[in-house]
Amino acid sequence: MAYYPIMLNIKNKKCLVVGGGKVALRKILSFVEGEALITVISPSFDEEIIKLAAKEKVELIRREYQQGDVRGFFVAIAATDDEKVNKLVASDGEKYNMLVNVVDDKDLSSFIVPSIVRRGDLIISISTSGKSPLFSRMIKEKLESIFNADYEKLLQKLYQKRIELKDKGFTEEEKMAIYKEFIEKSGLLEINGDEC
Ligand SMILES: C[C@@]1(CC(=O)O)C2=NC(=C\c3[nH]c(c(CCC(=O)O)c3CC(=O)O)Cc3[nH]c(c(CC(=O)O)c3CCC(=O)O)/C=C3\N/C(=C\2)[C@@H](CCC(=O)O)[C@]3(C)CC(=O)O)/[C@H]1CCC(=O)O
Ligand SMILES: NC(=O)c1ccc[n+]([C@@H]2O[C@H](COP(=O)([O-])OP(=O)(O)OC[C@H]3O[C@@H](n4cnc5c(N)ncnc54)[C@H](O)[C@@H]3O)[C@@H](O)[C@H]2O)c1
Repeated sequence: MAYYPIMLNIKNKKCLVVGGGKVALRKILSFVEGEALITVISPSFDEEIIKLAAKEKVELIRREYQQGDVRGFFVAIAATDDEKVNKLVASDGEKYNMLVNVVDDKDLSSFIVPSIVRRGDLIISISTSGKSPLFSRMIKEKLESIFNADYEKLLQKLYQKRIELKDKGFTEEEKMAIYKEFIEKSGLLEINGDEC
């Protein structure tokens, strides 16, 4: 089975995280970046989560997960340290046809989360299809040292160019040549003198 990679728009969508520990925090932070409406259900919360909830759209419900809690959410992440609870969230998700990520079981997950290098609107996403999250993180760290803020700036310029050239009567080929020249001139895709 090969995963189908997508970019989800979760802005103002109800997203649930079950569990209030370290892994939950990481997943909540990525929901915050996506400007989701976040609910977290857990009998206890790490200090960082409590701080985050005070300034972001994060609702904390201090109790154990109950069967059916996933109803009404767009996506849910089961991030508890209790395998049975994570399994219950997964089976609830299946029942209600939802997207569910289970942090300790990729086979019960309808999606898994990649490692990300984010430079503004430029997102480089790395996944090992669940085989080695550590390897994902280490590849991310290597890419972070290559893809600096200049790439974000170039992307903004390319976007401006696309808007500028829209409906100006250029053919697709002409527009592609202009964009390519722009990118080549920046030198940002040259590695050891060769263009990649
Ligand atoms: C990318 C990242 C995104 C994120 O979590 O936001 C992410 N894991 C990260 C880090 C990380 N996770 C783990 C370690 C310890 C070293 C190691 O085990 O390798 C490290 C390294 C670290 O902490 O630095 C342990 C671990 N992870 C999973 C299991 C369960 C299992 O494999 O069954 C266990 C064992 C738990 C245990 O033993 O108890 C499962 C998953 N972790 C995934 C994502 C999905 C597959 C991603 C892919 O395809 O590569 C998947 C399948 C589900 C999911 O979570 O979506 C994030 C990088 C953040 C960054 O970029 O810095
Ligand atoms: N996917 C990943 O990237 C990754 C990385 C490391 C660990 N893990 C897995 O994630 C699990 C969680 O790790 P952690 O470091 O966040 O653990 P943690 O101990 O910091 O947090 C566990 C949380 O689950 C909550 N919880 C327990 N029972 C609950 C219930 N019935 N309902 C709701 N919440 C409940 C606890 O209150 C606590 O907040 C680990 O068991 C491990 O298997 C996954």
